[in-house]
Amino acid sequence: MSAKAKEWTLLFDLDGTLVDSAPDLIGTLNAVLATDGLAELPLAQGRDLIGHGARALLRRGYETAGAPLGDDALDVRFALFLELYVGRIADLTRPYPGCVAALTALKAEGYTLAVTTNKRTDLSVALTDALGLTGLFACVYGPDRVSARKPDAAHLMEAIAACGGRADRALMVGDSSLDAGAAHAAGLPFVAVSFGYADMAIPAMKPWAVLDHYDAFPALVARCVAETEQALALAGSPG
Ligand SMILES: O=C(O)COP(=O)(O)O
Ligand SMILES: [Mg+2]
Repeated sequence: MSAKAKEWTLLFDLDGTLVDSAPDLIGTLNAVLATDGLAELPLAQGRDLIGHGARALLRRGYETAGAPLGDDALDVRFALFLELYVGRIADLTRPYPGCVAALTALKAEGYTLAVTTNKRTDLSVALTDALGLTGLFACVYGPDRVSARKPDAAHLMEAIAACGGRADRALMVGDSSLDAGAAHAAGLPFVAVSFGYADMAIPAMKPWAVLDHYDAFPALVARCVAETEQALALAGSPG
């Protein structure tokens, strides 16, 4: 266990970052669209709609299908979406390759891991439970547990505080402009994964680093810790 690791909090987005959840999310969206006689969205098109939570996915899905919904009509479809999604939440959804091994190793080293996602907390925990991942995380923070969701810095800052962490010793990993925006607003190094559901070109997210495979993640974290600790020491920060 490394002494510095114990002071660090590693924050992870969920959909498109820890897990490839698009097949079950878009499968559910398509099942709901079908109840209105609308054609399925191809997975590649549906993936681009993920990142703002399930209700937004549904709203954007109907817009993309050329049948935008008002709020009341959306409420009805959202209830059906939730029922169907919970029933298949991890049928096809899997952690990205190497993810579990890398996070298990980092947790064993003493890092605090947390999930900061725009997926509702109950759905997020249902998913991490189904995949046997919940025990890796000190907390799972959906948008309903924070004063303002990503891209607001508050989402990340409140999760760090809840874990007993420090804002100057934390790192955010994500796949979208919302993750990048929240990390930059919070002043955290941002690691962009290249395998998620990016809604803008990755260089435009101005990441501190890009992650192509979780096998490379522990070394990336070690580099981030070394660089940050050096900068903090130069600035005369205690610890
Ligand atoms: O479910 C969503 O659309 C968003 O989830 P994410 O914040 O984990 O990407
Ligand atoms: Mg995401």
